[in-house]
Amino acid sequence: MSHSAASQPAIARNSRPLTGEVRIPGDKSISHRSFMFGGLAAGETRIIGLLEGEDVLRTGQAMKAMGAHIEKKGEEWIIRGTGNGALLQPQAPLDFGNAGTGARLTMGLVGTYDMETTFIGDASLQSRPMGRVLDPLRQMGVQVLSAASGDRMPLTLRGPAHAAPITYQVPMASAQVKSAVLLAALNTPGITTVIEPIMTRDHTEKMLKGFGAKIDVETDERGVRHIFIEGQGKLTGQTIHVPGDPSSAAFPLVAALIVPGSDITICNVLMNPTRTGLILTLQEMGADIEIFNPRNEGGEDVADLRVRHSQLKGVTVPAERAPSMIDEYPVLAVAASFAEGETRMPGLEELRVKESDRLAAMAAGLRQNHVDCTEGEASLAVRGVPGGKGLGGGEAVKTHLDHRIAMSFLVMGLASQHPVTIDDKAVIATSFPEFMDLMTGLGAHIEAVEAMP
Ligand SMILES: O=C(O)C1=C[C@@H](OP(=O)(O)O)[C@@H](O)[C@H](O)C1
Ligand SMILES: C=C(OP(=O)(O)O)C(=O)O
Repeated sequence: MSHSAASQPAIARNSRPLTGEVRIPGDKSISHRSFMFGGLAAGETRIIGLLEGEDVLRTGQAMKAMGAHIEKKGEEWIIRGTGNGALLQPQAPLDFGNAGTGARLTMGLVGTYDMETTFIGDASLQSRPMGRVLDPLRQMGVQVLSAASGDRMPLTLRGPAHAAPITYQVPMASAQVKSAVLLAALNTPGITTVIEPIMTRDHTEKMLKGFGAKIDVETDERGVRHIFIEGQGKLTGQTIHVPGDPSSAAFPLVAALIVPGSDITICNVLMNPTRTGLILTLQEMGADIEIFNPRNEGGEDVADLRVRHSQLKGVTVPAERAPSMIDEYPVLAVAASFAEGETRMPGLEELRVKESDRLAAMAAGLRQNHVDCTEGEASLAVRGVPGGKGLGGGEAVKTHLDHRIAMSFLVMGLASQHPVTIDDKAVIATSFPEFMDLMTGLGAHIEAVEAMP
């Protein structure tokens, strides 16, 4: 769906204690990869618990356009893939909507094919840098036939007859860039090496191994990861149980911490250590989060969380923790707005190139709602108001086609003295279509409001 249609404002009001138990929808990163790897592998892949958010469904459509059979039967998604190396040239541009992950990983996946592929997306996606993926692809022999200025979408790729394996050190902490090179390597003869100085989410490595790819990871004495992948091997369909998305769990989690009297349970949360930075940070801030029922499901650690309202205090979040909580900073800034003292968040340069410039969007929305904060080049500092007295009541927050900005400010309104309004809730469906129902089910006072003039 495009978000150019009339915007759908929403308002969140000071709420009674949040209570109850919720199950979090599937992880977005793992869901994208399930469609991609299932669509590529030979034989049948079954996916249980897929996130049916707009971003992920776009990836499914792209894989269909390149020859994969994908259908939903009951609660399961069943895929019959093309076999590695056998994707077909799509007949029309691939439209990735709002999804950076879908677009960037698919550029890697198809870039090394001897065919033309065009990538389009919404205004947010078109503003995001793609050079970070195109640069290594060019080294492998991929031509960028056309691109908007600054290597942006819309863009068209043409792969070489035979791609060249490379050794590539990822220049920024980005799982999308790492993954794009690994996926390009699948259709490249020989061994491609990706060097990752700062570890990011490792779903691509883990899942590709599960599908039968020849992939090895060595971590050197400095903690630098060297990932070796041999191309043109066989991938075989798998059964995948998608765990709940910790980046979505973050919203009810922070809501329960800031709304007095709350006591909720969040079930089925992925606990992969490359994704749990927010939980650790909130615990350091004094959050009462009990992690129970730990288990391993389909190769990933999963647990349930009991969360109770807590008086938070400000902390400094180590910059090196950023990759393990990169999408959670907006909602952490909301938690910090209710903490005693200052919360300092350095190392946030990547936030400037997400669905929106999240540093600028958060700082603007916080100020509008009377939170004292400082936006640095790559940092944010928030000085909180325990109890939320005087917070909220500003003009509608501009969400800039960014689902996480939208959900973060709705969470803020649940505990601030005055209501918080956002200009458009439609974008939430990109990652968490169940958000409004799930939150109101816990007792959150959130509702749509008449379209603004
Ligand atoms: O690989 C992934 O699934 C993702 C990687 C991260 O992006 P970057 O690689 O740009 O940090 C994250 O922000 C995004 O939501 C999902
Ligand atoms: C950054 C995000 O996603 P993407 O890059 O896939 O658009 C996100 O979901 O917060």
